[in-house]
Amino acid sequence: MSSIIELENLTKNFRKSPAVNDLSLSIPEGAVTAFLGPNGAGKTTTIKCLLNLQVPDSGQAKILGCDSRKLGPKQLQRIGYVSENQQLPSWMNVTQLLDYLRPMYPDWDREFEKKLLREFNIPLKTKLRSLSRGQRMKAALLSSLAYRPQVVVLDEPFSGLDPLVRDEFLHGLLELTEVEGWSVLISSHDIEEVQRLCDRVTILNRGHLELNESTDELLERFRKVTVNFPDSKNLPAGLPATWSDFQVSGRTIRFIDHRFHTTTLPEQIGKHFPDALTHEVQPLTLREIFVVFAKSFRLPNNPPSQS
Ligand SMILES: Nc1ncnc2c1ncn2[C@@H]1O[C@H](COP(=O)(O)OP(=O)(O)OP(=O)(O)O)[C@@H](O)[C@H]1O
Repeated sequence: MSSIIELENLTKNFRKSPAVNDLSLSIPEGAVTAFLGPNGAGKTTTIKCLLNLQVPDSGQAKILGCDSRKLGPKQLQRIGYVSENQQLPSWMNVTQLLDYLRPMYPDWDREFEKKLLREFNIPLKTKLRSLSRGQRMKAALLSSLAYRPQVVVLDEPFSGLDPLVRDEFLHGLLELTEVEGWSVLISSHDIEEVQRLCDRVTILNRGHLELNESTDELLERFRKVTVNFPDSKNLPAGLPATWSDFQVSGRTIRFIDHRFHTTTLPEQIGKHFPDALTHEVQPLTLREIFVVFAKSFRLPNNPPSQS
């Protein structure tokens, strides 16, 4: 699979403090990639450098094979971008906004526009400034999708959307990415929502790349493990570095295995806990995996193991 987005040693400082720090990353074409990270991790700054809305201090960002600094109308007509703080012309209503945008995009699809309008159910004749936050987000989404972009970059797209609209939006986006083969980069803190969509997960922390992996592989390698003992138990020393988040409670020890394997885990348990009676394993959600990472970011020198 070729890359739709490439970052090479991208660095952006604000007052000499790095928001994005020597970030190299490749995002394959045709995938929906979740772009995750704690507050201030550098997600929005990365996206802005990618779309030439901010100038990096060093390194390079490329989208659709084009250096972001050289993006012109030809490329921008193939990129859909929606951000939480998007400025829309507030004096226009939705009909005027669409009339204004349509001529700028040769591939604008009127039928698709109508379909999205029906799904999003936005009042057409109310000025954008008088729409609710969620309605404005929907207007921004609609106007960025109706020209069938090849790559869609969404920065916190769910903010302000009520649960039903989130559901409709997710459903619509899923359908579109499957049918159209769009590439999507989606930055969000709504990880449950994002898990339903994403094929890949990228995690940033303090401007650095912490993880870039397929969702299936990630969900496959993380497990919650509960080990049961005949008597109360203390945590022994020398446990594998790929285990974390230990909880000791009476005759039970719980932990997270970052490299779960059906045959390796029983061997490891036999070695480290020879007196164990039984053990159980449970999968983690993407949100739970993200929390494991986020907790580790607060510990000195203790990042979770990568694949
Ligand atoms: N225009 C700016 N001026 C000064 N500092 C900035 C500016 N934009 C971002 N930063 C800083 O850069 C860092 C990264 O911010 P950024 O908005 O990229 O993070 P984020 O991952 O998108 O965060 P969030 O999830 O909270 O939206 C933060 O420390 C932020 O304070």
